[in-house]
Amino acid sequence: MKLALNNISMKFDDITAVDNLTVTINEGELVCLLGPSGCGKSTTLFMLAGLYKPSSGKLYFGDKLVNDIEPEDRGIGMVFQNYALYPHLSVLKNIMFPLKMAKVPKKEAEERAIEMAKLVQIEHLLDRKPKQLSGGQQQRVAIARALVKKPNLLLLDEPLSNLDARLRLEMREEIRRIQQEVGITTIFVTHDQEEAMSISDRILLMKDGKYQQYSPPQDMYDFPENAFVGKFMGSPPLNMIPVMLNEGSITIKDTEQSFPNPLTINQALSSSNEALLGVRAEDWTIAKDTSEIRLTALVELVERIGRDTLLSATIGRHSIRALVDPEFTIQPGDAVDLTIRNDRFHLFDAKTEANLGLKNE
Ligand SMILES: Nc1ncnc2c1ncn2[C@@H]1O[C@H](COP(=O)(O)OP(=O)(O)OP(=O)(O)O)[C@@H](O)[C@H]1O
Repeated sequence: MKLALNNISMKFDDITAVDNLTVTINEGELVCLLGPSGCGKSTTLFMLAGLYKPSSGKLYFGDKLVNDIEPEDRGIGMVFQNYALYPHLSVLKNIMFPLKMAKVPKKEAEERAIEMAKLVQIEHLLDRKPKQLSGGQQQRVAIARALVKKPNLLLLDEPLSNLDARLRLEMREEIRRIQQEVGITTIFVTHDQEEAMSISDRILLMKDGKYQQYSPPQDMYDFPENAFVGKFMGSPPLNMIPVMLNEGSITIKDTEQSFPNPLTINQALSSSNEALLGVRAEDWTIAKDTSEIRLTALVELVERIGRDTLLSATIGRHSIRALVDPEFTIQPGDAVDLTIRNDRFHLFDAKTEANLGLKNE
């Protein structure tokens, strides 16, 4: 089922938890609602669930306006952070519960519950009680219970946050597998950018209740629309260096270091000649003799992390981090000339933080 949020806002007294949000979610896609704590992710999910009614705006499931439709009539399945299983019921009875409420005959309910248990691979645990299960197994029961009524929409509220790191990785792959097998439109709330990157068809990134960007994960990583998006996606975070833009060249602020600017600046978005140069740690590399971009950095710290070497350095008085090939022997105190691979950098307006290299839509 396709979803549309048209100018949706949610106000609690003087707090605007969600501020004029407009997005369309395509049928069968898994969309992560992502952003820092308090950005309005759960509030958005609860409006989709029908637990909150938007203060303004229109919410459509398919072509149907659902603002006034009760949660139980929306055809949704929901999985919470703490699974919310019934402790006194067996796994089978937990999964059957929504069907029992809907007065589905017992035999059919049992068959459908077993089918779901197979889908989430817990058919060997049907007689156990929730407390006899691991966290990951409990989560599988919760997913089976959410899907057993064949909803049109699956809502997941930080479903992996109670699991340890290894199980989180396993369960996120499982959620993706199950979601693709069933083909159900799914909204997944998380504050973990890496989790969102790995699981989503698209990410909706929010900040202070406001829309920031809605894109496939790789696009969001490669083409952040503003500095917040650039910094939120990826680890280590995007390096941001204050620069001055002057007639085809970029000068690092408070230094004499500059290089020719290969990007076309969208003047409509530019409020002054002050900007932030955004470079991903992996896009720095040691300059060659032919490199047009060449910035001298003073190395402070050298860390060997797996395949790469992470340099902490300064260009002028600006701190940066760069992942470079370990074939270069670099010591703290060295001055190294860095370049930027394939001109992969961004320029953000210093005041509005808009990405100046992207089209103004
Ligand atoms: N019932 C409520 N009454 C008043 N304010 C609320 C209520 N629910 C949420 N808020 C406020 O609305 C804002 C958004 O909250 P929300 O829970 O949607 O954020 P979130 O992104 O899900 O955060 P988290 O990751 O911490 O769960 C916050 O400022 C929060 O304090």
